[in-house]
Amino acid sequence: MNDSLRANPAVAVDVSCHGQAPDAPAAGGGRPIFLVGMMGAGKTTIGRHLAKALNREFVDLDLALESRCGVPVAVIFEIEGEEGFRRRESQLLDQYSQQQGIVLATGGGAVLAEQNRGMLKERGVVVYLRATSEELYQRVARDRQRPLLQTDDPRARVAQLLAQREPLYEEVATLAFDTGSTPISQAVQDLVALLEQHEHAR
Ligand SMILES: Nc1ncnc2c1ncn2[C@@H]1O[C@H](COP(=O)(O)OP(=O)(O)OP(=O)(O)O)[C@@H](O)[C@H]1O
Ligand SMILES: O=C(O)C1=C[C@@H](O)[C@@H](O)[C@H](O)C1
Ligand SMILES: [Mg+2]
Repeated sequence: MNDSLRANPAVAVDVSCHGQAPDAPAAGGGRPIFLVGMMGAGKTTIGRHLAKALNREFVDLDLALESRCGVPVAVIFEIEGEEGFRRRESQLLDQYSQQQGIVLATGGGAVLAEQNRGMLKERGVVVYLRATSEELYQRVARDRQRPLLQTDDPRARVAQLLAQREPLYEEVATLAFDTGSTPISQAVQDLVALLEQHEHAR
């Protein structure tokens, strides 16, 4: 974020989020695959490799939003609060979830809005990347940027968010996949096989 944006946040938010999100992939290539799950579930990491393995375009909703707004997610939270962030997240999800042939890594809280859950369920194959609270915490503990973990007890916060959201991830999921302690490369291979099985069963 440049200094003038920080000096005048109202202007920054008003004018900075109208850019074209980059990497808009071409249409075609089958129903979109949506990755949902908690922060640290591996949506970004696994999603990028999965897209490569399936020869699909990869879109990360958080990164697309950051590119469009020109500021990190944490700054959008800081300026507009969670509510403002969620509004922008829903708008972008609506746009990208209509894109055929992509792997879309959603944000961890994208399932909170009922409207978003409807889009996910109707428009693509939804994979819930699952991990335990402790695994999730271990993966994100060193990252100081995550706005929802700016608390005295981030471990408890992860547990609380998981407890709140688990039913929502399960509600939207076509398939669930345990990321657990599986190395990322193995997880990607297993996920490709699971998706193929699912396609054959349809
Ligand atoms: N299966 C896994 N095993 C071990 N580490 C993992 C695994 N999946 C992800 N990680 C690590 O956890 C960290 C967070 O992963 P990642 O950023 O992909 O999560 P995310 O689901 O995209 O989270 P967010 O919702 O915050 O964007 C990264 O350092 C990544 O390398
Ligand atoms: O779990 C969440 O609510 C979030 C996860 C990230 O992907 C970002 O979308 C943001 O930090 C909020
Ligand atoms: Mg991510």
